[in-house]
Amino acid sequence: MMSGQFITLEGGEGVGKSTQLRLLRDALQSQGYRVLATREPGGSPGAEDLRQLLLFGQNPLSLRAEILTHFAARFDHVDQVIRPALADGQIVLCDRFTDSTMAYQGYGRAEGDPAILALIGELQKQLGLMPDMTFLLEAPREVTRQRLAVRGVPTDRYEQADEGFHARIAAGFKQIARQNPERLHCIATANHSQEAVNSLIMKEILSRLSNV
Ligand SMILES: Nc1ncnc2c1ncn2[C@@H]1O[C@H](COP(=O)(O)OP(=O)(O)O)[C@@H](O)[C@H]1O
Ligand SMILES: Cc1cn([C@H]2C[C@H](O)[C@@H](COP(=O)(O)OP(=O)(O)O)O2)c(=O)[nH]c1=O
Repeated sequence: MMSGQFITLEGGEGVGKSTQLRLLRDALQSQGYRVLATREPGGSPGAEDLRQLLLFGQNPLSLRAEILTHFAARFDHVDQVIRPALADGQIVLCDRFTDSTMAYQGYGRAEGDPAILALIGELQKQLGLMPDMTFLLEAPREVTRQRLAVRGVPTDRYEQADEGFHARIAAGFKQIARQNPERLHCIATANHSQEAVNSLIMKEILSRLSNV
């Protein structure tokens, strides 16, 4: 059976992941590809319930409980939605995946604690599915803060975190990119127009699709 391609978008809040996901879905569909666009935390009914808890729950979870809950949502999403779509030969585009847990929980909340990075690595190993390609969108924090101010969706737990947390996340993503140069493609110009960012990413995706 032909298997599809699993492509993820990563980066801090407001870099344009959801916008690019929509543009990529439309561009790939118009070229005849079958595409599933999804997101984390969430993407399956059960995982969307867990998203509510993670982003808007009244009571903060301990760090390890938070990591396990992100992975509980991810296992459900992978088992019920992502794997079946890949087995069916579809291109799966996902807004965030395990790199976000590494960046937010591993580098942001745990400040790179090796035991916590190892826990996330072990859970990812058990999950047994890595993206084929990941695009890391990067833009200056000033730009993304400005965008979030006008986006007008409710502010979640992570967006309310202090600037030190967001700086550790940005550095964490850079570290992940250095460690995974084959899989991660850095888009350092995510502050450029939506169309410019989209055509950069499309070029990379089409070049990979022509090689598989
Ligand atoms: N390249 C861009 N230039 C200007 N504004 C953008 C660009 N990409 C996205 N936006 C706007 O910035 C806000 C955040 O974008 P969004 O795609 O929701 O980011 P994310 O999913 O990474 O949080 C939205 O209001 C969106 O319309
Ligand atoms: C997938 C994932 C997301 N998150 C956080 C990052 C975001 O602040 C939040 C919600 O993600 P998302 O809906 O992508 O927010 P945004 O559009 O603002 O980027 O969840 C984690 O902390 N760990 C994870 O494993």
